[in-house]
Amino acid sequence: MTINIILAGPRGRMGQEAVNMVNQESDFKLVACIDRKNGGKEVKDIAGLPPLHVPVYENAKECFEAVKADVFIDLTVPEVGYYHTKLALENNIRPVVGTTGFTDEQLNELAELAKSSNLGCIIAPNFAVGAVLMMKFSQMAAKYFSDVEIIEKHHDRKLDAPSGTAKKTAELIRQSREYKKQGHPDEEETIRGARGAEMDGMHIHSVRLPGLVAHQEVIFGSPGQTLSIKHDSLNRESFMDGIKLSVNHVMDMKELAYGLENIL
Ligand SMILES: NC(=O)C1=CN([C@@H]2O[C@H](COP(=O)(O)OP(=O)(O)OC[C@H]3O[C@@H](n4cnc5c(N)ncnc54)[C@H](O)[C@@H]3O)[C@@H](O)[C@H]2O)C=CC1
Ligand SMILES: O=C(O)C1=N[C@H](C(=O)O)C[C@H](O)C1
Repeated sequence: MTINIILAGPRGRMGQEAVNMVNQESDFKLVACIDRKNGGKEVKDIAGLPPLHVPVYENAKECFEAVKADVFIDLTVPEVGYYHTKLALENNIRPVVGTTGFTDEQLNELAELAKSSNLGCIIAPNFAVGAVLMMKFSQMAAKYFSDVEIIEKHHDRKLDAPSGTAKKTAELIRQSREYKKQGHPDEEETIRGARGAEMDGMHIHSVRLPGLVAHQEVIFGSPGQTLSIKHDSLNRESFMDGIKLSVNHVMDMKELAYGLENIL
C-alpha cells in the first residue's frame, strides 16, 4: 500500500532530509509540501530538493482541502506546527510531528482531538532510536539515583530551550525518581541561570554552539559514584528511521502517542 504524505517545512534542515527520505521509500509518496514561501511552485523549483513535480502550498488549509493524503509530517516551528497538526486532524490526515516546543495545553488539546476523531497522531521530541534508549535508560536509573542533571547540547540555530528531548527526559525521570530538591539548601546563583532550568528539583542545562548537531548527557550521582548516559546525533539521518517507523505505525493508530518509545 502506498502512503500519501504532505510535508511542512521542506527547506529546513530536517525538512530537506525528510523530503529525500520520503522520496526514496518505495511505499511512501510525497503528494504536497507546505512552505511559507514558494506557493504555486513545485518541489523541483526549490534549491536542494529532488526534481519532483509535487505542488507547494503556502496556505496549509488550502493544501489539506485540495490534496488527498494519509499522513502529514511537520518539521517547522512550535506555533505553526501546532496549528498545522490541528488542521491536519480536522481534515482526517494523521500527523507525525517532529517539531518541538508545544505546550502541555497544546499537547492535551491535540490528544483529545485525535481521540475524538479516531485518528492516529505521533508527536516525538526525538526520532533517533538511540536517543529514545538514552531517555528510557535514564528513567530506569532514576529509580536508584534521585540526584541527576541533564545537559543537552545543540547547534546555535535552535529556537527552543531546553530541547524537547531534555523536557521529555525529565518527564520520564520524574515518573520513577523520588522527589528531591537538589543541590545545597543554601546555594545561591551569583550569576543568574548558573544552575540552569529547574524541573521537579532537578536541573537542565542547555548548550548552543555552531558545529554541534544534537547531543545529551544525563548524569546521575550518589556518594562515591556517578553514572553518565549519553547520546549523540552526528547528523540528521539519525532521525529518519524513527520518522519512517512513525509514518507506517500511525496508519493503524486511533489516538495520539507522545514519544517514539510508545511505538518501538
Ligand atoms: N523530533 C526530532 O527528532 C527532531 C526535531 N527537530 C525539531 O524540528 C523542528 C525543525 O528543526 P530544523 O529543521 O532544524 O529547523 P529549521 O530552522 O532548519 O527549519 C524550520 C522550517 O520551518 C519553516 N518555518 C519557519 N517559520 C515558519 C512559519 N512561520 N510558517 C511556516 N513554516 C515556517 C522554515 O521555512 C523551515 O523550513 C524544530 O522544532 C526542531 O526542534 C529537529 C531535529 C530532530
Ligand atoms: O532542533 C534540533 O536540532 C533538535 N530538536 C529536538 C529536540 O528539541 O529535542 C530533537 C533533537 O534533539 C534535535
